[in-house]
Amino acid sequence: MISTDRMAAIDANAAALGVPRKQLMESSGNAVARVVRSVAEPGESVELVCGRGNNGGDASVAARFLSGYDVTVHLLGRPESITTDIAGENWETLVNAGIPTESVVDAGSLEFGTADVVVDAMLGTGISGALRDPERTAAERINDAGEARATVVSVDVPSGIDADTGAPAGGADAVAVDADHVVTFHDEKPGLGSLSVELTVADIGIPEAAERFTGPGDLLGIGRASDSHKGENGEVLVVGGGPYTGAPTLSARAALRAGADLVRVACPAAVAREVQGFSENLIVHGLSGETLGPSHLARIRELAADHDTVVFGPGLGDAEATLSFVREFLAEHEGRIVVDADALRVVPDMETSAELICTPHQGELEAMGGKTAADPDDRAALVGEFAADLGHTLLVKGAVDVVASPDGEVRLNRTGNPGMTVGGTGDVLAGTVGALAATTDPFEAAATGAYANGLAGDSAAETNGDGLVATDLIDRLPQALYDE
Ligand SMILES: NC(=O)C1=CN([C@@H]2O[C@H](COP(=O)(O)OP(=O)(O)OC[C@H]3O[C@@H](n4cnc5c(N)ncnc54)[C@H](O)[C@@H]3O)[C@@H](O)[C@H]2O)[C@@H](O)CC1
Ligand SMILES: [K+]
Repeated sequence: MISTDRMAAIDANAAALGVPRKQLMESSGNAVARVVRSVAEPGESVELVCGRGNNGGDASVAARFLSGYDVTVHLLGRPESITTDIAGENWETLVNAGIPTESVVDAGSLEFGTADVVVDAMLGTGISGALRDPERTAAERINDAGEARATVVSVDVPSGIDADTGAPAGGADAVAVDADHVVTFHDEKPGLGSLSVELTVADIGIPEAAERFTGPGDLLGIGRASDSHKGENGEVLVVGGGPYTGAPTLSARAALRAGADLVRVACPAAVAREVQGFSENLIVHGLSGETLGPSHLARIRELAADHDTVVFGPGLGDAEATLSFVREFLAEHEGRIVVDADALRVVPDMETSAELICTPHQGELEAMGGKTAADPDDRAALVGEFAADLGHTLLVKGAVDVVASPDGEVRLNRTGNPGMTVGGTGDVLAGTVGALAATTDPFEAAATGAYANGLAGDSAAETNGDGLVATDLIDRLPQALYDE
C-alpha cells in the first residue's frame, strides 16, 4: 500500500536511479493494454479517453499496444493544452502513426454507445477538487456506456476518485467514473480497496531501491508555503551545553539553515554568552549554573511547551544529575523530541508519550541495547525491530544510515562520505532533523534530514575533501534541502 505523495517521491527517486518517467509511462501503458486484451477480443472496439496530464499519457501509450483492435483515442482538449512534455510526445506519436485520434472540444458530443471497452484515463493522482468540465461530462458519458454494454477500465484510479481515500474528490456528491476494472501502478493505493472493482497492480519497473533508499523524491514533501507567517515553519528549542558549547550551537545553527523560523537554545548560564557569540541569529536562554540538572526542569518544560520540536542532548554531558533531569523531562513532555548524544542512554528504560526521534551512532545504539550487523540489510532489519520495541523513530548513523519508524518502516540513506566522521556533524544532523520534524512526520523528517545532511557533506567534501568541518555542512544545507 502506498500513498500518492509517497508514490510521487518514489517516482522521482526512480528517475534519479536512471529510470525516467517516460519509461515508466511506457510500462504503464503496456500494462493497461494487457488488461484491455484480457477483457476484449481482437477486432472489438476500444475507446480511450485521455485527460491532459500523465494519466492521459498512459492511455496514449496503451493505444500503441492494441494493434488488432478497433481503437479510437479521444483527447479532452487541444493537444497544445497537454500539461506534461511526455504526455504531449506520446500524443504526437499517435497522430504521426495514424492511429485514430480526436481532440474533443465539447464533451457533450462524446458517444460510446457501441463500445466494447472504454478506457478512462482522464485523471489519476493529479486530481484536485471535484471533476470539472470537460472531464465531468465525459465521466457521465463513460458511465452511460458502462451501464449499456462497455467494460470500463480505469487507468491508475477511477477519474474523480481520490486514490488516498477512495471517496470522490471534492465531496460525496461529486461525479466520478464507475469502473469495472482498475489498473494501478507499482503498488496498491489506500483508497482503491474500498471500491467494488477488479484491481490489477502492475509492476512498471520501478526498482526496489527507489523505495528502499532516500533520494531527491524524499525532499518533495518539505518547503514552506508562499503565504506562511513567522513561526509557521517551525520553532525549535535546543537543550544542551555545559561541558561543551560547540555542540548545541551547531544543532541550533543547522536548524535555522534547515528552514526553522525561530531557534532558541537553553543552556547553562556559564556558557550562554559563548553560545550567543557563535551566532547572532539565535535566541539564547541561560539557566543558572555550569551544567543542566533537575533544578532547571520547570523552566525547560515551560520553554519546551512553546516549541514544535525540542533537540535534546548536544553537549549536555553525562553527569548523574544531568541524566536524571533528562529522564524526568523525557517522561513528562508530550511533543516531538530529537534525542542525541548523552541523552540517548536514558531512552530504553522509560515510558513517555512524547514522540522521540533518536539519533545514535552504532556505539550509542549498542549502549541503548540495540544490535548491529555488518550487512546493511541485516542491520536494517535489526534497527527496524529495535525501533518497534522502543516505540520511537530511530536514525542510526553510519556509512549507510538506517532510519526506522516505530511501526516497522525502514529506509536507508547512502549520501555522505568518510570526511563526515569529523566532530560536530552529528549535532548538525540532529538540528536538521529537529527543524524538519516541526512540520513533517518524525520518520520522514529523519529520512529527509539524513539525506540532506549527507548531500551537504558530499558538497563540502568536493571543496574541502577530508578536511571538511561541521560548519561547512551548515552552510550547504539550504542548497541540499531546497534547491530543485
Ligand atoms: N510513478 C508515477 O507516479 C507514475 C504515474 N503515471 C501516471 O501519471 C498520473 C499522474 O499524472 P499527473 O500528475 O500529470 O496528473 P493527472 O494526469 O492525474 O492530472 C493532471 C491534469 O488534471 C487537471 N485537473 C486536476 N484536477 C482536475 C479536476 N478536478 N477536474 C478537471 N481537471 C483537473 C490538471 O489541470 C492537469 O491537467 C498517474 O495517475 C498515473 O496514471 C504513469 O505514467 C507512470 C508512473
Ligand atoms: K483515471
